[in-house]
Amino acid sequence: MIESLTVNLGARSYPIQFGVNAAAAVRAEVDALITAGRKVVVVTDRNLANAQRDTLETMFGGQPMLVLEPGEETKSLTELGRVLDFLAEHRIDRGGALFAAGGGVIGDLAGFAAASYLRGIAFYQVPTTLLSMVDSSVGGKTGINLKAGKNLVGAFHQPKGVFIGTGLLTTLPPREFAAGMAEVIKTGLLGDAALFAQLEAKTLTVESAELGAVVRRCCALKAGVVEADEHETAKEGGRALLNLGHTFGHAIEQVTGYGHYLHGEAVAIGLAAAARLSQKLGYIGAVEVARIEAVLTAHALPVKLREALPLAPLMTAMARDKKVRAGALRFVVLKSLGVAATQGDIDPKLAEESFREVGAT
Ligand SMILES: NC(=O)c1ccc[n+]([C@@H]2O[C@H](COP(=O)([O-])OP(=O)(O)OC[C@H]3O[C@@H](n4cnc5c(N)ncnc54)[C@H](O)[C@@H]3O)[C@@H](O)[C@H]2O)c1
Ligand SMILES: O=C(O)C(=O)C[C@@H](O)[C@H](O)[C@H](O)COP(=O)(O)O
Ligand SMILES: [Zn+2]
Repeated sequence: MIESLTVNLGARSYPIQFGVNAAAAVRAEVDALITAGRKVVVVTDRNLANAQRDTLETMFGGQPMLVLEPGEETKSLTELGRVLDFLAEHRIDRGGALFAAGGGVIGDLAGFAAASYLRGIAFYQVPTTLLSMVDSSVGGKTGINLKAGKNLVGAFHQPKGVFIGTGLLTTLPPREFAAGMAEVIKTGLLGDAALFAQLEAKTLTVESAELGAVVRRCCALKAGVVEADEHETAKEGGRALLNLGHTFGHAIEQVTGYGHYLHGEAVAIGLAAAARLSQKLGYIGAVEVARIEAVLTAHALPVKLREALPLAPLMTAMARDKKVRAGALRFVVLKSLGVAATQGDIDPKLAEESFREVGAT
């Protein structure tokens, strides 16, 4: 690994290590744990197990590995039970360590299992999708979906370390790379105007020489936000800003059934809706909305629903958002490109109109 960044959270601080190839660094950590008498287990999914068989062998060869079905539906109570049973079956004690090797689905699910098994064991993130490298592996939000809503059950449980090897992205399907770009664009919009401008000037691809630097930049911004408001308790702003586009996006995922839209695709449409809401509130103009949609489109992301969806269930889903306070919706809005804020006193009609403009009926 060539570079490292620390997420500073006192006793819960941890390093994020970056490189093109993370395998040797992961192996060294696994070996160190085993030498110290600690058990190591791995959770991954079938697509990664097939696409990166040799790399997984280098990282974890000899350690028990649970291979789950890929996809958003795996972030469920049933699969959580499977991971917990796997930990018990291998007699993992409080000294044990769980490695989550995969995308955000595996990281969120395995992280939550680690948070709850024996009331908390150590876990490590080995993100293998763009989305998980720039967002989900950092910050300690873990959890699963319920039919009623996205990520409704979970825990804050920080990893002990994050290993990012961008070389793994060569086997990632293009649709999944695009989904990760939604969180990259989100990061630029909420707090890094220069990153947004860079993406506007030149579309980022898996071949881009800048890819590694962009991943590090997203992690650095997220680390700073998490350090300031780890548990999302700030009255305004704070960690909730990382939810830009998610109030709309999570509703789309829940109403259409998990997996119909990838998380990043739903977030992309959510960013377009949040931009329109911000325009209605008078913060940004039509030119800025068009610029946001152009960057999303250039990165192969949708800015409108693929099929019309009724507004009523979408609004019901938004009412379950975790940012709701005293029954009132709270949104993340854009004050300008690169500056976001939370706002609660928004007429729901404006949110409805914004949803209609991206395809709700
Ligand atoms: N905890 C957080 O802070 C946070 C942040 C953002 C998103 N999320 C969550 O992350 C999830 C989405 O994560 P995701 O986009 O990584 O999806 P994912 O985990 O479903 O992975 C996407 C697909 O890529 C495959 N894959 C993974 N790595 C691969 C590789 N290197 N080569 C080939 N195929 C590979 C997987 O098998 C899967 O089919 C959502 O559930 C979302 O809610 C959480
Ligand atoms: O880390 C955070 O905080 C985020 O909001 C990052 C989001 O990209 C991510 O999708 C997160 O899981 C959403 O959190 P939730 O609290 O709205 O479920
Ligand atoms: Zn997200």
